[in-house]
Amino acid sequence: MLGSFCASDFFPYVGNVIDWFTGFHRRLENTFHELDAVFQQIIDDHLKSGATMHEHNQEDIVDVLLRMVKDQTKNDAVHLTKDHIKAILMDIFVAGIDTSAITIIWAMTELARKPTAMKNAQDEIRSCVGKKGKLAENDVSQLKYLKMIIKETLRLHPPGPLLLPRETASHLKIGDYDIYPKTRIAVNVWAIGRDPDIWNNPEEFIPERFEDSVIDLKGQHFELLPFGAGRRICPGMNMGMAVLELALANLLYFFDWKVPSGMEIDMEEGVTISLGKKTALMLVPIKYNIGEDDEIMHC
Ligand code: HEM
Repeated sequence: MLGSFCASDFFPYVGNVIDWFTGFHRRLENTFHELDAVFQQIIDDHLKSGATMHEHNQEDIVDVLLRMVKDQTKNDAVHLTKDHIKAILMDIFVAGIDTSAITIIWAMTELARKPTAMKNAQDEIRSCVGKKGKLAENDVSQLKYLKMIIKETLRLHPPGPLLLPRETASHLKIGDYDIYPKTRIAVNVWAIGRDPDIWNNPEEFIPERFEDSVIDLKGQHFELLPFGAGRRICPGMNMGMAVLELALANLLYFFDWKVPSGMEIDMEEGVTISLGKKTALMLVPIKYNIGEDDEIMHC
């Protein structure tokens, strides 16, 4: 639904009628009810006794939110309800899952095309984890090269290439262009990430370009804005980064990856609201044996 054309977004009043005729409104309503039923089920499962504490005896985000609903008092400034929990789950589903999955796929795609970078990342991760045989969450903070890989992947393949639309509050001038108040603005971070005036060899995947660079992803450096900037910056940035780092570190720690023989990697982007890979990435995983030589280095 998110990727489909919605006339009401572009044509006030008449767009609503168009969407009614095309069945867009009905499909939207049905999708909403289906998702609502899924979130209700998740909440019910968590409310059932025994279902809340999981394998590691830790609360998950739904447990925490349900606890907040239970513990709140009448004097609290914000009154949290189960509908709020559903809205938060919806945000995580809609904004957090595709974006992270798309980035992991592009990172693995770029690494498969650049075996030296793949090997550097694996050496770093394997020497960090050593014989422990398992990657712990705090190992990830030491993985400097992996972080460079993630930055470089998000430079070339930001999952939200145009950010969220903005509207100008006042008259602006950018170069020779007059931008009038109430103009809808799309910031093309995809193009900024590949701008040859900013980046050397912009089309090439070179994680090392971030080695001595101060550029980060937090919306302060306008050359690299995969999470946006300002008030509407991605609120899930820290969770997104943690997911990317952990997932990639695990994929690279436990397996070597080969492109199937005779197959070429296609880099075409599938253009919807997010910029995923058009065709599925096919790689062969080869289980890595944790050897005697693996020493714990710096973690
Ligand atoms: C690789 C991971 C992710 C990327 C690249 C990403 C990227 C973005 C971008 C570009 C925006 C628009 C920001 C702007 O226009 O300035 C955004 C908004 C948003 N993101 Fe993320 N995101 C990621 C993960 C997540 C996760 C894990 C969550 C939730 C747990 C999340 C929740 C949201 C929400 C709710 C918004 C809308 C904020 C608003 O309306 O103001 N994102 N994200």
